[in-house]
Amino acid sequence: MELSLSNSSSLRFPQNDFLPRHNRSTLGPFHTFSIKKLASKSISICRPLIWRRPPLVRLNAQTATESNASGDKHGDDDFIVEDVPHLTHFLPDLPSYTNPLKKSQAYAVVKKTFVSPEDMVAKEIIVQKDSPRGIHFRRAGPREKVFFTPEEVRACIVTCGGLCPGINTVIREIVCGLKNMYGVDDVLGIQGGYSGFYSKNTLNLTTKVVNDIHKRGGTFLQTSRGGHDTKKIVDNIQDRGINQVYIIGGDGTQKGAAAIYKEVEKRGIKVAVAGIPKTIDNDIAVIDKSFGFDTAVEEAQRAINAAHVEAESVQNGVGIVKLMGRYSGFIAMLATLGNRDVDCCLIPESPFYLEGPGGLYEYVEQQLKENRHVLIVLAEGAGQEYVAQSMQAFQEKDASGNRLLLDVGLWLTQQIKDHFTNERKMTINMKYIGKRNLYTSDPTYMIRAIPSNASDNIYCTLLAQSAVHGAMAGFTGFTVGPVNSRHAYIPINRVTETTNTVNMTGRMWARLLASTNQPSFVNHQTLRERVDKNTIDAINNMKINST
Ligand SMILES: Nc1ncnc2c1ncn2[C@@H]1O[C@H](COP(=O)(O)OP(=O)(O)OP(=O)(O)O)[C@@H](O)[C@H]1O
Ligand SMILES: O=P(O)(O)OC[C@H]1O[C@](O)(CO)[C@@H](O)[C@@H]1O
Ligand SMILES: [Mg+2]
Repeated sequence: MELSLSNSSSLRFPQNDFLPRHNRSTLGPFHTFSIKKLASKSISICRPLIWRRPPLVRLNAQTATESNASGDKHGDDDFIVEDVPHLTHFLPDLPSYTNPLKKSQAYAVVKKTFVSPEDMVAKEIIVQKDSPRGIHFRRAGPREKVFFTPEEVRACIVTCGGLCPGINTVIREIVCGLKNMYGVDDVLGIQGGYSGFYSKNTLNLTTKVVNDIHKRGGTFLQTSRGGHDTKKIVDNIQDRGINQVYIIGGDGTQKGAAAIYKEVEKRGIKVAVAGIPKTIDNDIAVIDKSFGFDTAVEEAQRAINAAHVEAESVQNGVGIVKLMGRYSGFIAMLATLGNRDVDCCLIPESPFYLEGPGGLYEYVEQQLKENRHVLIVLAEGAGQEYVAQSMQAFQEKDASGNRLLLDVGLWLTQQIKDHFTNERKMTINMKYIGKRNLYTSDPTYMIRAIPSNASDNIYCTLLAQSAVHGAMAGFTGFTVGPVNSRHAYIPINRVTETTNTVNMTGRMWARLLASTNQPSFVNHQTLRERVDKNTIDAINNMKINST
């Protein structure tokens, strides 16, 4: 039953079960191991993986709950499981119970109600014949044994960070999932984000209260940035007798969830911490796509179509639409690809330049000559270095420490106007959709303040139910999400250590370039030279601080 750590990330994230509590490190809470010919089928890989020292990790046969045969079956050295923690790692004597779903009418028709402990979700699905088996995550879903009785559960839900279509659906489905699948009645809503734990009253969330909230945009519980005080939050969790915490939010929120999990483990209290990743920018690593993203891309079509109609209805119309996307340009890229009227898409990952051969001005002029209008979609984080250079203002942050972006849309409209009016002596008609003032709508907010569409609602339901199954089964310190379209339990640190960005050398960006025929801007040597070095440093700093 010996497992060998197989790569450097294993060493960076040892799990600590074998150490006395006071010696436990604050390293990441997840366990990476490769399976090496497990001898017994009765060994759990979700229960204590005992940390001795690298490179050996052992499984604890005594306290095992989930039988595992994956090692037996595959017998491979290179089958790596990045596992999530379990409450029994620090509370080894916790009793378990038969899952009430066993008696559920709904599940009576299901051939295989419970997810096998052997079931893993592969991180990579494109493989070659001889490539290693690679990294796997535990498959999400109901387990045969649960570690909570319905009566003892006191759950809470909190939403943090920016808005996103579908948050209310996730809230609703956690409440309904707990009640309808597990008979849990006691669910509290924490209001106003993390600080709500210690500064606001809670709401009682019943299935009746949440019944129609999925029809509304925003978050029924309200949200906030900043205010994460781990000790105060966990004190409050203890004081209120909460034992399941569902945390809906983006990368910052998930970091906060990891801190809460660590503190809970340190205190040795029976509290399952489950993260549900939320981000309109689709910037959360590992998972396929974040909920609400498709809804946002769809809504963006309205703004793009409006700009197109405006631009093509006048002489030399220049339509510019600014969409959300701080450091990741997924919304702009997919909204562009889904639209086909867009002539140029600018995102944070792809530097661009204005002047000279292959530059934006040249391309805009060519489009105006050929089509008498041009349509540009812009992610809000694009070209920040240029804007910073011209505005000399760069220090503002929000309450969570994220740098506030400068308005690249306003900047670009001004640059294009100046160039064509003063240098090219051409009259252009600028139509900018993205300005923040009382009289024009800002699509950056417009696309995220709406209810989720039907397919996102289904996705949100799966996320919520997977989170509920995971917490009931005693898993903790996990984030739930689809990996290659199968829902998995992912160690929180795994999704916060990197940010998902558009791959500039990937096929999707190439598809976009092929679709718009815009310049790729990649070969222009003078790009970096034009940007003041201090500004680049400031931007790098900004990215590091906020990821
Ligand atoms: N490193 C961290 N440790 C603990 N808490 C954090 C950390 N980073 C952010 N938080 C907390 O998480 C919450 C949300 O963070 P943030 O405002 O960055 O939004 P987010 O979750 O990243 O969502 P969005 O994608 O909408 O920006 C805030 O309450 C913030 O205090
Ligand atoms: O104005 P707010 O709510 O602070 O959020 C704006 C930011 O939040 C995001 O929507 C991420 O949730 C970014 O795209 C955007 O920059
Ligand atoms: Mg964030």
